[in-house]
Amino acid sequence: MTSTPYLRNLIIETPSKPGNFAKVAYAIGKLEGDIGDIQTIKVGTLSTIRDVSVQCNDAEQLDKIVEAINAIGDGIQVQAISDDVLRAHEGGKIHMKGKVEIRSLGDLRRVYTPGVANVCKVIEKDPQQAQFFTGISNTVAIVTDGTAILGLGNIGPVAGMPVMEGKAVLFDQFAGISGIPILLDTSDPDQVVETVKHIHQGFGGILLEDIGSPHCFEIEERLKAELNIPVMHDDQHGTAVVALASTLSACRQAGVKLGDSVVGQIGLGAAGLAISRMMMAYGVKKMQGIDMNEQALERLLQYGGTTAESLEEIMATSDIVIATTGVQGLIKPEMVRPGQIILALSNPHAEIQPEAALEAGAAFAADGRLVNNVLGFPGIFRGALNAKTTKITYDMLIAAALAILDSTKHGDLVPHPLDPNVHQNVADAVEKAANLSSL
Ligand SMILES: NC(=O)C1=CN([C@@H]2O[C@H](COP(=O)(O)OP(=O)(O)OC[C@H]3O[C@@H](n4cnc5c(N)ncnc54)[C@H](O)[C@@H]3O)[C@@H](O)[C@H]2O)C=CC1
Ligand SMILES: CC(=O)C(=O)O
Ligand SMILES: [Mg+2]
Repeated sequence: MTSTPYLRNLIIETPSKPGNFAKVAYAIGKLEGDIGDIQTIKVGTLSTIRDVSVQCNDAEQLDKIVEAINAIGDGIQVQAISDDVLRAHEGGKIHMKGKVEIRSLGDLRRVYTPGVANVCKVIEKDPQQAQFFTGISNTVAIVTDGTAILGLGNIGPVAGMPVMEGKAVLFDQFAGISGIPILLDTSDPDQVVETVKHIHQGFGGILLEDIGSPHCFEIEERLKAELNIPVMHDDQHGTAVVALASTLSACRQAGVKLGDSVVGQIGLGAAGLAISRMMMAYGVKKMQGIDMNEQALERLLQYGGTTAESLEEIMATSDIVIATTGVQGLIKPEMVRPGQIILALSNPHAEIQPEAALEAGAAFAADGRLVNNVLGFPGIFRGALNAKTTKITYDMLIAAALAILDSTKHGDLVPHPLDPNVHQNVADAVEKAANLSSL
């Protein structure tokens, strides 16, 4: 074995007959795979499925082992190959669970029929009562069309489902909100808007997620205008909130004013345009951006930003650089200017590794694992739902950014996402800002 073993779990189906698993074990051993834990997942009359942990030297050795097992014949088959991350996703990450337990017939009659009919009638008479007698006001739809899943591009909504389930877990854990993924098989703004409008009554808010640009802009604007519940595109505003908080945090530590700094935005899609707008709303006087797409550049100009000619130019002339292109390794270490603040926010892989940027002279550097909209969206929706507001306004977003900044420990760029205080602080600040703006 090498010092970094390649450990995978093989999900293997064998006809339920003595000796079959011995054949599998022999095939693995013959190719020098090391069998670890064996878990029987299912024993049926016809077949048995086991989860077998196998340690190899590399992927090539594992491929050979899988081939050898499949070649045994007699119905023996590797059904799936799993690893730690895949295992955490087996069966999905979320599950709709009842809040009340039914232990008796009395419970059944209270929770379901005939008792429930009375609650229906109460709501029929006064629809506002649904706020109290259903979970609607604590449920947020996580809507995607799958066109910009992280930086993986247009991989479709089903392939994007693990991200949506992840957002639902974060909603639950950090804000006590039920997040329900909604996968759309259309990206046409008319159809998306129409669909969301038709289902919105079951939700207290709408989180748009990983919907690519430019159609995300029209979809969000129209839904905000046409629905009477909070709507927010996370990749735009959740990201902008966290980008503002982290740049303010870096400026505070460096003793410089954000407003006086030159900010360069690389990639002006959903995240990049919203970050640029947020920076300008906060008072950044020189906001410059680049993108490969002419229309993306036009949009920045319309909002009052300026454009640069090249990546090299933006790197050479910006005090703060933020990148949201989805392109791993786009920023080369030799482009980094000493003392620069660099936020390379693309997931799953950054435009430059923070360590490489710091080594090249950056004063602060972070990637999308640290500076991530997980610090924003749970608390923003908790605050908006608590305030029973119908809109998420710019004031609420700025309040969220300042709450993240205030929750940041000295020496850190942003708070730890598992610090429960940060989500509570964001929620409180957003609720307060919502209440102030409704006065
Ligand atoms: N850390 C965080 O919390 C977040 C990170 N992101 C990341 O940001 C990235 C972009 O996401 P979205 O804005 O939603 O996607 P998007 O598809 O709307 O925008 C990407 C933009 O980058 C531009 N671009 C691509 N390659 C470029 C290059 N070589 N030079 C200049 N521009 C280039 C595209 O033309 C497009 O305008 C993704 O990797 C995503 O994971 C997005 C939201 C939150
Ligand atoms: C974090 C996130 O929303 C993204 O990378 O798309
Ligand atoms: Mg996203």
